Amino acid sequence: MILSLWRYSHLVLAVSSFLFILVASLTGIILAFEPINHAVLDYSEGQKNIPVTQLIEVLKSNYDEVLSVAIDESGFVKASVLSMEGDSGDFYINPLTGKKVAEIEKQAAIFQFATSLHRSLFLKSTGRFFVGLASFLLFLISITGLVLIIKRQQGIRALFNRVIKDNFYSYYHIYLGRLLLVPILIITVTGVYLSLQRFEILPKVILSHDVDYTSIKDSPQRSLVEFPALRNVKLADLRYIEFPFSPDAEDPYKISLKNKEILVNQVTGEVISELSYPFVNMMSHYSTVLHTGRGSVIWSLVLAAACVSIVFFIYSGFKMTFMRRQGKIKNKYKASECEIVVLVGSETGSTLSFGSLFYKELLKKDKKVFLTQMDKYQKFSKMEQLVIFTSTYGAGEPPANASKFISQLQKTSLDQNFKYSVVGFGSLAYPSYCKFAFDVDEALSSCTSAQELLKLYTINNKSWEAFDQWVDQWGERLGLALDVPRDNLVTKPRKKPKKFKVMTNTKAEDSPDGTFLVALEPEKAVQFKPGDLLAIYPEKDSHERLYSIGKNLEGQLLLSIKKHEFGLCSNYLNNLNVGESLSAVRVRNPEFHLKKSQKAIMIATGTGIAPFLGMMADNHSKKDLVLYWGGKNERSYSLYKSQIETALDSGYLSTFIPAYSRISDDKIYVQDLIAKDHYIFSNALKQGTVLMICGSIIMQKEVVAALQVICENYNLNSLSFYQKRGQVKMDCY
Ligand SMILES: Cc1cc2nc3c(=O)[nH]c(=O)nc-3n(C[C@H](O)[C@H](O)[C@H](O)COP(=O)(O)O)c2cc1C
Repeated sequence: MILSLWRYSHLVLAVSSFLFILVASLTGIILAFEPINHAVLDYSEGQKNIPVTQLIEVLKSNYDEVLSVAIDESGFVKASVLSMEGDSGDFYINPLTGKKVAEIEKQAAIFQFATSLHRSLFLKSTGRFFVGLASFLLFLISITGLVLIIKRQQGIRALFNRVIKDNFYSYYHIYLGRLLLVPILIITVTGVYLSLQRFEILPKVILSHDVDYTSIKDSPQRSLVEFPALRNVKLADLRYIEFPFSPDAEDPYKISLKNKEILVNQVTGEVISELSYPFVNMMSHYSTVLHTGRGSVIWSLVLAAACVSIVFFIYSGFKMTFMRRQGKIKNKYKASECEIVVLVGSETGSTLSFGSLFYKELLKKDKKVFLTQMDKYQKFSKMEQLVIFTSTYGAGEPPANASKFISQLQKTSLDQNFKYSVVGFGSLAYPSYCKFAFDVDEALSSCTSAQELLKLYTINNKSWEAFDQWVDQWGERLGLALDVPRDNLVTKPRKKPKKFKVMTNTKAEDSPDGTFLVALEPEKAVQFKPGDLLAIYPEKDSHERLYSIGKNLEGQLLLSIKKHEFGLCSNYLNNLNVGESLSAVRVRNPEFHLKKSQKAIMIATGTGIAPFLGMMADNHSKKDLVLYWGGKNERSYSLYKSQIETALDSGYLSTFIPAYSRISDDKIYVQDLIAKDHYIFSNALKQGTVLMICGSIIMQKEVVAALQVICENYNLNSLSFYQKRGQVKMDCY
């Protein structure tokens, strides 16, 4: 609820100001190049450290009259001089020779245009007001954004921890927001300050020296280099000098330094008056420098990057909002008519996509089904089956549209009995995995009219395979054959399929448990890494099937497949002969890649071994790789035996530890081996070794439970900690 409030404020602020902010950012990008353009001219010849006295001398000897010099933020010296014979007027000089080096350039038309648009939108005072207001709103947007990031990262201390990748837009919205927060805050605060100054809301302080002219002395006469006030002043400390009009001692040098202004007697060199700049003047100077980037190429580039990122925040922010709101629910039947009610608790909309697929499949089977948000729970008078899909947020909190569900459920009494099934969507990267689904399940279990149909089921990282398995189980209980198409969840269209030629196919018939290996070579160059996926389309217009990509010792792409009696794709692959081709798309899966330098313990069952065969084949540096593999018996192992033995012999694999579940009464599973080797696993976690898990969802749940016990027993961080930092990687189906 509180999270929603912050998110709502962030959104409302963004919606109300995005047009102004967009214009300011786009013009800001252009204007950031003005100081860079200026700085590259380098009229100062790099002479920022010459003494000021030298500059004054050189100017006096070159010109008949010197009115003033000013040092700009890039350290270039602008002089205002008169000369009977040579150059007169205002121009840049070389501080070493005093000679003119360039005219003071006019602002280029593009920068003039961008400045006016940036400052006032060509609307004079009204425009300036809106730009100032937009700066302030951007400041508030940044603060609400920071709170949202802190909440998402679960605490201020975790602010700079790895961001868990949910989707492209939210990941980079957070990643860049965190990276550029300080520059953006500086832009907004200085922008607001400059606006307040322009509207004269801040006090304007004009320095006024109080000089007692009667006490000014004209002796002893000193040469410039002996002036005590100027002895150690360098060009880099100077802002401007106003030269005396006459040679009289009463007419002093007015010298502005970084933090003060002094009047210096031109004859004796004594300081007649000294005034420090008040805070507002200093603020005004630094606001201008920080807001415009003048004088620093690096800061200008940071400002440009911040402006580009603001444009990206606007785009990604709206994209995320639309994604959240996309899933408008349109029901075919009224709530009061339906026997099946599907309730969805979803924050960013992905759980709703699963719910909609399930809902559509039930409609296809002529079921009267009603789909709605969890908070809309009511007296469903005909409900026989209640299905709840819900995600979890924060430290186990409900998603935005489910916060009232449990109280609503407790308040609403139904006249009929009904059966319920709860599916939790969550991520093992969070310590309170699917916590809200557990809360919902508990609330339902204490409801007298509700009976459990299926045990609470959890789905990690939106795994479609896990969802598909649950749909099968649920359908089976109701005597329905449900087939939910995965493709409808793939928002990004896949690339055009490419042709892959079959190099070998071991065929299921020749294998003891119907598992076979297919080696493929792309007909045109396709880059692939073990751990990537191959999307295969067994028939024209059929749904895609994804397989984990491995590699054999010949460097060919290797798939390990289990043949299912009625499996369209596994039968299609099994029937392919050497020399034939298939169409497929390589799908990148960087979350399941192993870096060249990383040591790993790889855990797999059955065909889940495929990516690990590839990682072994790629292990040319012979780093430490250990493989735990679960199969039925040694005959199941025979399929992989030659590749594993070669890898062991050549040092590409350090250790192979099999777990056979069907050889004796002692059924051994990989999770048993993990529990037995607890010491090895706790050391691996402590030392940064990567743990990779690939295989069935059932195995994943057992392995995760075994690892969690090890983390607890050895007082390590929670497993989610290691998952969050990419040390525990899973690809299960
Ligand atoms: C900020 C944030 C916090 C999360 N907190 C949890 C959590 O505490 N427990 C959990 O199991 N999953 C957590 N998740 C993962 C989501 O529940 C999961 O990605 C879910 O599939 C999202 O579904 P939705 O898009 O329908 O909201 C969190 C995700 C995010 C972005």
